[in-house]
Amino acid sequence: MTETQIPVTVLTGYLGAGKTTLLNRILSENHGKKYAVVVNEFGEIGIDNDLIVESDEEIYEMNNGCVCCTVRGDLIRVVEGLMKRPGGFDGILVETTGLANPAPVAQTFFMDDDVRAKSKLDAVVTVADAKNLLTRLDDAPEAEEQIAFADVVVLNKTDLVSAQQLDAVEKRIREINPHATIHRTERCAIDLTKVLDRGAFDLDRILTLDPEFLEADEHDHDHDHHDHDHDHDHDHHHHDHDHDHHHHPRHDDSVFSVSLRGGTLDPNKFFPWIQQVTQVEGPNILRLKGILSMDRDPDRYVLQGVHMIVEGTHQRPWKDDEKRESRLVFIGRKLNEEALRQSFEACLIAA
Ligand SMILES: Nc1nc2c(ncn2[C@@H]2O[C@H](COP(=O)(O)OP(=O)(O)OP(=O)(O)O)[C@@H](O)[C@H]2O)c(=O)[nH]1
Repeated sequence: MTETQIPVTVLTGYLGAGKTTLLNRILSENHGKKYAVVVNEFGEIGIDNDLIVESDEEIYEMNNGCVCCTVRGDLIRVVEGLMKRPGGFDGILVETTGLANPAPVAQTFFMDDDVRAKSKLDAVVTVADAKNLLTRLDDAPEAEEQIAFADVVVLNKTDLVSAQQLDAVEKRIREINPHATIHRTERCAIDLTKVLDRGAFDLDRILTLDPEFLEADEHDHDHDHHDHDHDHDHDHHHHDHDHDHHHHPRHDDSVFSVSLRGGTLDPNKFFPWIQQVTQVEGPNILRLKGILSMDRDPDRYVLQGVHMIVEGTHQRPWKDDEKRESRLVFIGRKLNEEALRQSFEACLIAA
């Protein structure tokens, strides 16, 4: 342990739980610290980056679907790059995709010698959606892993449930994870000292949960298709970060994304359409995000949805040198891509 180890907070939670909301609070609050942010998103069109508040912080995007393999290599490269930056950072925040199992991300900070020497995992913070968590725990293995791995649980969206429902959700979280600190929040309003610099990550507890957490080397599945060490001339032994799928084989393959892209939309067609889609397809739409160009509207319109709940805001004016276009991503199950695409395109104004 050296004094220069940078604390790393892994921010996890299922799709739409409120991770970006919490991240934006961290980046907006005047705490006098400098954080580097690493975001990893699911889906082909990079939207999450555009939803993070503009700030002085540096944001690194890793655009990969599956955390099992690629992301760990990417994460090591990004973190190694950050360590070399003059001036340094007070902390690193890693926001995982809502579909991520946090274990491989957390393992990164133990597996790579360089990363381990210069950083320490401070806490796994899991944001939970009070309205949807119980259903997710039943149908999405990742949701349970995220709760089980948490050092801190931010039980968010308390405004959407009754006091009894909230107690029931908290009880279920406790059953899965008796050790985590639980904070109830609305829009992730929380004193950031309860989330950052906690020194809460407890390796012993994780080893009880997952005895193989530190043993990636033992089981070489030999599919290291991403050789992320090739551009570093390390002469010490290094671990292969890519092969330990066996730790967490449960991965929900039924979830996929549909990305739509087009020009400017006619709001009189688009809003009734999206309302209809979310009402009819709501149970299958785990998450919906869009950055949209609306006809006769100078602002970028941001659309956010979780199941049937959809919110829209005017974000900021389109810049002169910015291409006005609409990007919309659905993440869910059993989505009919072709039908969505055609009906979306029917809402575009004639070019
Ligand atoms: N009603 C209500 N809505 C919330 C609350 N917190 C966040 N939201 C909304 O929930 C939606 C998802 O929030 P995000 O912070 O983007 O969630 P996320 O976990 O980053 O989502 P992904 O990155 O897609 O997994 C947005 O529309 C938020 O405005 C809350 O406490 N109450």
